[in-house]
Amino acid sequence: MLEVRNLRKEFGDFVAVDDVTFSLPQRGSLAIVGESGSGKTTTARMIAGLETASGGHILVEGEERGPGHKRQRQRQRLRSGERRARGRQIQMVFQDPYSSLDRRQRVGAAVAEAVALHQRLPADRLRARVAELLDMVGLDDRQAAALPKALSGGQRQRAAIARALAAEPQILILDEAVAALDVSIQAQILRLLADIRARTGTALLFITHDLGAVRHISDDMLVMQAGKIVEHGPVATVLADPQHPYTRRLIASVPKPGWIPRRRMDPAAAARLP
Ligand SMILES: Nc1ncnc2c1ncn2[C@@H]1O[C@H](COP(=O)(O)OP(=O)(O)OP(=O)(O)O)[C@@H](O)[C@H]1O
Repeated sequence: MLEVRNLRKEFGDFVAVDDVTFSLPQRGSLAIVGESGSGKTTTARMIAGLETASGGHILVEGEERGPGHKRQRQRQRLRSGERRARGRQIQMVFQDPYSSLDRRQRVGAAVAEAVALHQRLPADRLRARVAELLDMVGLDDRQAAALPKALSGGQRQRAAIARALAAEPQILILDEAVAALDVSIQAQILRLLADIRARTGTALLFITHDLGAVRHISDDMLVMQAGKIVEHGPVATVLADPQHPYTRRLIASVPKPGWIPRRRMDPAAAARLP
């Protein structure tokens, strides 16, 4: 479904992404983890076509893509249908759902707009499809009629996911999209994504720090550091036998069952410290 070969991004002299190669099959799920600033988001943005690659190849179903690709850019200018097809291929959900939602647009209208952009439907079927998408992510009529600012963070994130799913994308990229949600909502969204992957064949690309989520939802994971892939393999293998120090640190930092948070120091004891 997706093949990334020797992908590179330079910002001036700085190399943010360096020789990144991986593939993602249909119905596959891959997590990219890595230290802050290691190039995860930049990689995702290039795949989504939001950033131009400095080098390398991005192939979707064997076809080269990306705004940096000249022939594609010409074709894009010619046919708006092409843009629709691109949206159908890849959608991205960000950590801050405000970046995928218009603050002045009610949630139901935002989802309807996304459906209409990708599918020509009579009004009644459009309404039914919007209701189906909102229902899928667990938003009710009151929330559908609300502006993004009147929703909770979790509800806003679910609205952004419903909007992305409206395009029936072949690849859904989630950039820390569930990181800020509380655990029960997070579990609900991960279940929802697993269900969508099984039902529609949509491939998932997660960018996350959360190994718990990685374990639940991804088949494979890759670890980035300073723009490079330092570890890549099936999640179970990488987690059971991490080769890279960053992966080991990340695994060591996940609380284990029986873990007790360290108590805050008694202020009187703190006062006695030198
Ligand atoms: N537009 C830009 N101009 C210059 N440098 C940039 C730009 N975008 C990103 N960078 C740099 O590229 C590097 C990789 O950034 P990126 O956002 O991909 O990291 P990340 O792994 O997603 O980090 P985080 O987990 O903190 O989001 C960083 O050092 C960042 O400062």
